[in-house]
Amino acid sequence: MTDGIVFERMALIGIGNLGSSIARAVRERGLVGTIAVADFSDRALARAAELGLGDSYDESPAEAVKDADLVVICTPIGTYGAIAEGIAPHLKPGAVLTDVGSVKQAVISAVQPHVPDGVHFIPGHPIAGTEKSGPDAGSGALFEGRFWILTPLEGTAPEPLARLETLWTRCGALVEELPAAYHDKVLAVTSHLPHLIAYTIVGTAFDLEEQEQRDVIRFSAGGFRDFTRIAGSNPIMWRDIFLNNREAVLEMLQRFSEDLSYLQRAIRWGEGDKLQELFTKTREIRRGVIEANQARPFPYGTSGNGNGK
Ligand SMILES: NC(=O)c1ccc[n+]([C@@H]2O[C@H](COP(=O)([O-])OP(=O)(O)OC[C@H]3O[C@@H](n4cnc5c(N)ncnc54)[C@H](O)[C@@H]3O)[C@@H](O)[C@H]2O)c1
Ligand SMILES: O=C(O)C(=O)C[C@]1(C(=O)O)C=C[C@@H](O)C=C1
Repeated sequence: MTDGIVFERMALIGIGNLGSSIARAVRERGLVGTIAVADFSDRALARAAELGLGDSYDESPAEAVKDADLVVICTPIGTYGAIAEGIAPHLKPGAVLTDVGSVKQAVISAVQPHVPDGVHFIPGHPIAGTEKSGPDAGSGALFEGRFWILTPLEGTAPEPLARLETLWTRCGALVEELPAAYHDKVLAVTSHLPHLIAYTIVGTAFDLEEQEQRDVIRFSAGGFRDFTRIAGSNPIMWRDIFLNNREAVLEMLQRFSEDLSYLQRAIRWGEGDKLQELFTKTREIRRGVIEANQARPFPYGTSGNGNGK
């Protein structure tokens, strides 16, 4: 499967940022035969049709998945259980069912009970995205050089798994398999906690006196500006992530609060050595992220690794 079509018919449920990125990525590379698009928003469907993202457009996921040999759920994760229940009787035997949800254990609990025998459910999560939403926000280049985590369930058949891995690899992604619980723990610290912190900081600025608030926006310094990008992310998507990765996020938040108190004390008592020691370690982490080629902001420029080199 090094070239040519990997799946004959793909159904995409949700044609926002992620759904439209997948549609573009597979289209541009000729990896699927036809694409059936489903979305509950008329506006999203109409825009997707204008952009030529699919071959058919439907409000009903059940209609879109008929005859599909790959179904990808790309909606906010709070909708997955109802969508899985609705499409289950219409899934083709032998079809692969996957998703792009940012949390894996809760998604598995919501979807798995509805998956009929003979359908291969392979949960997934591309570690790639932006703060933007909707069909215009997507890009066929989004997955290039980014990790795409799969969390296969015990007993997953090797052929459908290999086929799915081939599809995402040929979209430019680096596919890795992880246990779902481990995925959720790692993502709680690398993605979910940073978003929570960004939402908090920008919320704090919002609560300032009117004049101060205006000046915070007017004189936005680099640090705050970067947080506003993240805090501008899709509110429904992020509500669902926090509600569905509760335990891991709360555990990381507890550790974060302790580390913050340590810094608070060091500042209060003028312990510069403690501050410098930590900031030196964190610089090393930043280097590691750059060396792993994961520091490039999207859209990826030709300048390479986000290190200005
Ligand atoms: N945006 C990111 O950075 C990113 C990255 C990786 C994974 N994800 C995951 O991708 C998923 C989608 O995120 P997005 O950024 O594409 O969001 P989005 O808001 O851009 O798109 C979601 C689409 O789903 C549609 N939708 C919502 N509920 C629906 C339902 N019940 N039935 C049919 N359609 C429905 C919406 O109309 C919208 O078009 C989420 O589960 C998120 O966790 C997002
Ligand atoms: O870069 C961004 O804007 C993102 O928020 C993308 C990001 C992330 O945290 O890296 C957000 C959530 C997804 O599950 C995966 C990727």
